[in-house]
Amino acid sequence: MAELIDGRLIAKELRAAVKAQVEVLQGYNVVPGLAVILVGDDPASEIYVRNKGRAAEKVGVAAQTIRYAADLSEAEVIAKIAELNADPAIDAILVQSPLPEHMNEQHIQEAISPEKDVDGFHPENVGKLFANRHGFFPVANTPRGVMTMLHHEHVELAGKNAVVVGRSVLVGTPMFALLQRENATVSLLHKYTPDALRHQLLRQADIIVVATGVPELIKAEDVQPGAVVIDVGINRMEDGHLVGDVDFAAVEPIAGKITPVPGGVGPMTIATLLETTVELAAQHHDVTLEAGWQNI
Ligand SMILES: Nc1nc2c(c(=O)[nH]1)N[C@@H](CN(C=O)c1ccc(C(=O)N[C@@H](CCC(=O)O)C(=O)O)cc1)CN2
Ligand SMILES: [Mg+2]
Repeated sequence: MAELIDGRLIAKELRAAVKAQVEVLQGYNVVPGLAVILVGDDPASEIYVRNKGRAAEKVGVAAQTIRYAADLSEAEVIAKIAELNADPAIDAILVQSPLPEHMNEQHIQEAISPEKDVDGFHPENVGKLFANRHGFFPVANTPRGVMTMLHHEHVELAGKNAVVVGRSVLVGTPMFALLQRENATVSLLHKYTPDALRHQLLRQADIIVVATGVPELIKAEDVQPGAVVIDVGINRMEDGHLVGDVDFAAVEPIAGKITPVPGGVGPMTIATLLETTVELAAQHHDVTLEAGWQNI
């Protein structure tokens, strides 16, 4: 039976470490400011945005949520972003994804100043990640949260065989970069990877990270005994219950460690968002902080 990686617990520890960082910043009269933009009325996004605001307030980050109707023009969102880019009280800006169909996600990502790009989606920050730049720059919070989980669980990465399934800008692509940066050998699989090759590569993996949006794609026969399995998928089924991209009941007896859904990677996304917000604020005010995740 696998050891369960408890994302709720690790996220709680991370939030406490971030709160301590906020207290350090308060000593310099710095209050980190986060602006969250939500366009439209997607019910899941509404919950995530509300939870971001609440979590921010709890650790002492000043959060403002800006809500717009789904028919807002792309130019209007970009004008608001320009205003926030120029606002010294705002350290971090994010636009909740997904956006309505008529908006181009890339235009929005590029409008956010790279210095306030708390999601790490701006091409300048993505470029730094792939150029293996040192020092702080924002990285997408879900894959960064996965790295925190792996560190917290003392999962060895150097020399290990890691397989990432899914190549989104939000998760899979930055996950690939983060794992290789820590000296894992990484394969990035996607929907054009033939099934037979996917099964073959997965069966050799020491670490599996899945972010595809395909419910229960990963089966028992895909996992070698003792592998670490990280499930980023959150799929809401017709009866309302959530399942991941991993067939948890089948894989859990085989894996060495596994994340559940819910209560795995999901809670880490918001805790890591707070961590990145505080790091941006510290950078804007030339304050050096100890890394939050190193204190958990
Ligand atoms: N601009 C962004 N948009 C989106 C991001 C992001 O990082 N930046 N990530 C996701 C949504 N997301 C945060 O925004 C998020 C997803 C899931 C959770 C979470 O805590 N999930 C719970 C289950 C909650 C539920 O019932 O649905 C869990 O897994 O335990 C938090 C944040 C897409 N958009
Ligand atoms: Mg401030």
